[in-house]
Amino acid sequence: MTSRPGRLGVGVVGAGRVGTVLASALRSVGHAVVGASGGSEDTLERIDALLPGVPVLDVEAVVERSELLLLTVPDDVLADLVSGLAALGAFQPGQLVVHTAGRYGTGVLAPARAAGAIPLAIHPAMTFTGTSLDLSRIVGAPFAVTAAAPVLPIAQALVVEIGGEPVVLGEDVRGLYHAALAHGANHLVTLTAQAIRLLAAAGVEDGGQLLTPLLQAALDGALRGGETSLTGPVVRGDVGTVREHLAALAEADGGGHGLLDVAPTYVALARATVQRALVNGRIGEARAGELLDALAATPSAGHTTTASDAHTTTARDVAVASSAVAGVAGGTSDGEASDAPDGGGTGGGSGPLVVHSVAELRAFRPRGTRAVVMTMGALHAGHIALVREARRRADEVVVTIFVNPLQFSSAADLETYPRTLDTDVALLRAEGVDVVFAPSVEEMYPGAQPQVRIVAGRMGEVLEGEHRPGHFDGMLTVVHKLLNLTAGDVALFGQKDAQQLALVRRMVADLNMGIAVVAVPTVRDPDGLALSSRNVHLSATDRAAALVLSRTVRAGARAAELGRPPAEVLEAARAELASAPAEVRTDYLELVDPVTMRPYPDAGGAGDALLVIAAQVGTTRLIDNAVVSWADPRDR
Ligand SMILES: Nc1ncnc2c1ncn2[C@@H]1O[C@H](COP(=O)(O)OP(=O)(O)OP(=O)(O)O)[C@@H](O)[C@H]1O
Ligand SMILES: CC(C)(CO)[C@@H](O)C(=O)[O-]
Ligand code: BAL
Repeated sequence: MTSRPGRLGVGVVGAGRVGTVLASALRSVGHAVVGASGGSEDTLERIDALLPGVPVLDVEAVVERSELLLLTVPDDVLADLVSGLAALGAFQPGQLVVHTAGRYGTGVLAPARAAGAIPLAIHPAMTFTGTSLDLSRIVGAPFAVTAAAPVLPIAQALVVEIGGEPVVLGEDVRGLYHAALAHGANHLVTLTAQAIRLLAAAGVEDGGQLLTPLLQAALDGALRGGETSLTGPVVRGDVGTVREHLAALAEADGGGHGLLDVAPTYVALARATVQRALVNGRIGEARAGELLDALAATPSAGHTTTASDAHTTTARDVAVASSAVAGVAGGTSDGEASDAPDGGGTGGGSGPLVVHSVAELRAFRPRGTRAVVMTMGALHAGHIALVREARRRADEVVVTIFVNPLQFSSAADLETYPRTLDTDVALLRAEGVDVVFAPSVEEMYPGAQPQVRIVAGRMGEVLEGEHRPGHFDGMLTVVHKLLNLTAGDVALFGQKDAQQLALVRRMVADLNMGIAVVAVPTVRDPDGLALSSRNVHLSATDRAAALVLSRTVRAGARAAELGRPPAEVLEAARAELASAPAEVRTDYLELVDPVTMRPYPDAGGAGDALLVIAAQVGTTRLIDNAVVSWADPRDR
């Protein structure tokens, strides 16, 4: 097999920017371009400009005439194109078949290989304008080449011929290679554009110009020296400045500037920067811990979060919701809130339709996709976060308010559970909720408690289940009923009640309920206390004592972020819990698997873990948890 391709007849299928430029480059070094396919006006113009005189043919004719076939079509259609051409018998033995998709090796060309063709994967690591400018930019540009060893020299020679620098990559690392390019190049654009939008919010008109010298120097530094070139507050260990940034971002984000995506990106990148600065010895462990804590206590994901991102708090939601409550409470005195509950009745601009009976609820048929938020009322910003996520995910939002006796194992707890329906409805009105279902116990369980129930099984007997016998059976039974009644497509649950969430997911899967279950991160007060309707029972002393719960789970999560193994995560949490004041009597503190709720193994765990805690604080029983994830899987 020769490593010099010789003079070849080149055909291009998919004469977009890359195809025309590469064919033109091959032509300029002596190959003949025998045909190109492509129907759009842009393509024809491009062929005219870069490949003058080359006939425009249909795909099969191009394949038939080519000794070197360039398949420069979008990644997603490549596999189908190759198998389609193979089925037509279009490939020829000895024909060089090249694709330029970054993410694939030659595996995607297997049908061509089976027909005797020689598959080569050649990906230029550059962007194309589709004009003659690209021809000079190709010179010296890196090209990833992947091919079977005997034909690899052909791929390398083709790249060298047009002035590129071949970089050989194995078949198995193409995905990683392409992810690296996309992460570096595409996300750099997103990041830069975010910085420009922040500057615009700060009143700087030409943010691009302001950023140019700084960003160019940063990029140069990073390309030459990697992380050693880092400057700024994280590597200086300046926690105060980081906190100030986070506060400023939270405020900007609430100002209607369209900046909701920025804070979560800042937090994610700052966390990565802390971890790398620690590994590289730029900051010590204590400073890294403080920085990670500051970053964990921010409004990073309140509005753009995905369901599984459970680390974050949404201080801004707290602020927004408390101001809504304040506004609503003010409104009560002028009659607004007290008119709302049953008076509105239309579900339109005057507020949600509030219904108390199953018949009324059933009469309100879905007018699109429907999201359901189930609550026991006494609403707080945690519930509001669920409602907002629901709004984003469906056309219609139904909120249920029902203090379900079936899930209470203590009569006193049931008796004293806070009930604030009027304020709840007014709050939900401010959120644009469509329907509120607030049934009585008699409406839900006519005559007696239900005979047929959902049984949670073993997963419902541990942790909360051990301390509240029957709780999860009662909870699942009412959730099942409420889902049947509300006819939701998606149901939202708080990460705060992690075991409840896991059990609902399990029920939906085990019983094939076909409902999407979405988790929403725990909303906390600024001092870390997880919001809970039961917090109203806490005295000032109890409330201060209760902070040890969030501190404990945070200490464990932080240990994992610092690369500590599971046993040390639990150790760090226990050490923090040891500072608990006398008001706190712990029921459990455990590291568990977030799906099964079984103990997380000391070593070799499969994924994220969950650190769960429950304690009696004064007369109130509270729970909290934190997702524990390791940046490096070898640590877990
Ligand atoms: N702080 C919070 N952040 C996010 N979601 C929450 C929070 N608190 C409760 N939720 C979620 O709201 C939904 C309704 O919960 P519920 O009405 O029991 O409120 P609660 O505050 O958890 O009450 P309590 O803790 O007193 O039982 C559940 O999915 C729950 O997980
Ligand atoms: C899901 C729920 C509304 C069922 O009563 C309750 O357990 C709650 O509020 O989390
Ligand atoms: N907050 C979950 C429901 C309960 O505690 O009963």
